[in-house]
Amino acid sequence: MKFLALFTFWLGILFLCGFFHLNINFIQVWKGFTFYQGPCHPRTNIMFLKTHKTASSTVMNILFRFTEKLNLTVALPAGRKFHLGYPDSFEAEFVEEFKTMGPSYNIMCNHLRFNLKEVRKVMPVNTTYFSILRNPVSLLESSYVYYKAYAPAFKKSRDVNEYLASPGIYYNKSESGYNIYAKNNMWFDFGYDNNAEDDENYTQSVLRMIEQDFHLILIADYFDESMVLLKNFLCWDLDDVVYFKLNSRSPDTVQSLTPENKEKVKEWCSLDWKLYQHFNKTFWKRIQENIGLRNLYREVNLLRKKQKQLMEKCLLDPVPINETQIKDKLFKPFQSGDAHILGYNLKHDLDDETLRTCQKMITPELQYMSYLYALQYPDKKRKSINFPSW
Ligand SMILES: Nc1ncnc2c1ncn2[C@@H]1O[C@H](COP(=O)(O)OS(=O)(=O)O)[C@@H](OP(=O)(O)O)[C@H]1O
Repeated sequence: MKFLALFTFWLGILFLCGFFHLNINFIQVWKGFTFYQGPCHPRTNIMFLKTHKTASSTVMNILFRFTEKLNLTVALPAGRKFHLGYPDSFEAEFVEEFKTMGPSYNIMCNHLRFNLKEVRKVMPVNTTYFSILRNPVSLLESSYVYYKAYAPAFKKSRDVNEYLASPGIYYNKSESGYNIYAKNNMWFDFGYDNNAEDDENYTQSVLRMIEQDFHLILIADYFDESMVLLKNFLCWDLDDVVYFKLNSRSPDTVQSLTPENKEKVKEWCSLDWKLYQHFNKTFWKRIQENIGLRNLYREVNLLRKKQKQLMEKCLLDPVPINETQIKDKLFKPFQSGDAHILGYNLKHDLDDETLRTCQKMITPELQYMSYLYALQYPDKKRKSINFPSW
């Protein structure tokens, strides 16, 4: 009898939530049982640490679209800058209008080197902090090709396998320039020393600090699973995290690592490897505890279905295409190093509303950031990059 009453109560709650389109937040206590935690409200104060070559531009596009949907304010790079001071440690002054606005921005997601004390001067106290990591093996290969012309260590070697065969020959930690991309780049982005000794006490203390500072760490290798976890955590709708893959490379500019060199990356970037392993574990634990695998894959499938439908609606080609084939220069992604960064063409004759939606999905980082800058600061000089007008 008691069970029947409880069951009816649950059905009632679920019906009301559906009726009023409320987002609900469940926590899985043990298999088959869920406890209701109360309605959740979409989080709108968000700091995303945009790590390098980790699918972070795709996440940024999601955040920019959410910003526009709710008319939020982004902490954008001041003046003509494109990043928040990277690779220097972040300072509040790198943000446009920081002195007049103080800690009242909603979204922060441009590349920066994390410095909590300074970020707190910009973001409100109830900000949600999250970031994303990628397996250091594929990350290093991606960085090698993309930063070939920037990192002195990469410039000196012929290809990624030559570099990894004896990285010590090419990598000089005291050399000025962008060698940060050549060793433990994620560790560096979180604000720590990428050349530090891999000492157990030290690495464990850094992992603990990152756990304290960040509410959520996503994994690029499980991007769709990450988006479902993110939208549940932020109490957003699934539609908010539908995305098109941005900043990807053409297969002819992907280098293939030998099996020995794949193992070598784990040693050479051992700090990043530990970071990745640790947060890969906490990622899956989080999913088990908060969503459950069955619910996760139900939502992942739905997300993929929505993505496919939108791609069919928006895109001229079924896959991302080479920059040279992109007709509208406003949608051409920034090119770097030896990488051919891909993008999209939109279908012709889309109605106005669909066109706007589709344009936002494919707008590369720099163009979208410049557009938001002009929108937020109409009286200031525009950044030196053209952007679509919608
Ligand atoms: N959705 C999704 N899932 C998995 N992987 C994805 C996704 N979106 C982007 N990518 C891959 O992420 C790489 C680009 O990363 P970033 O956008 O962080 O690069 S950047 O630092 O901003 O230049 C780049 O990796 P590589 O192609 O190996 O270079 C992208 O292909």
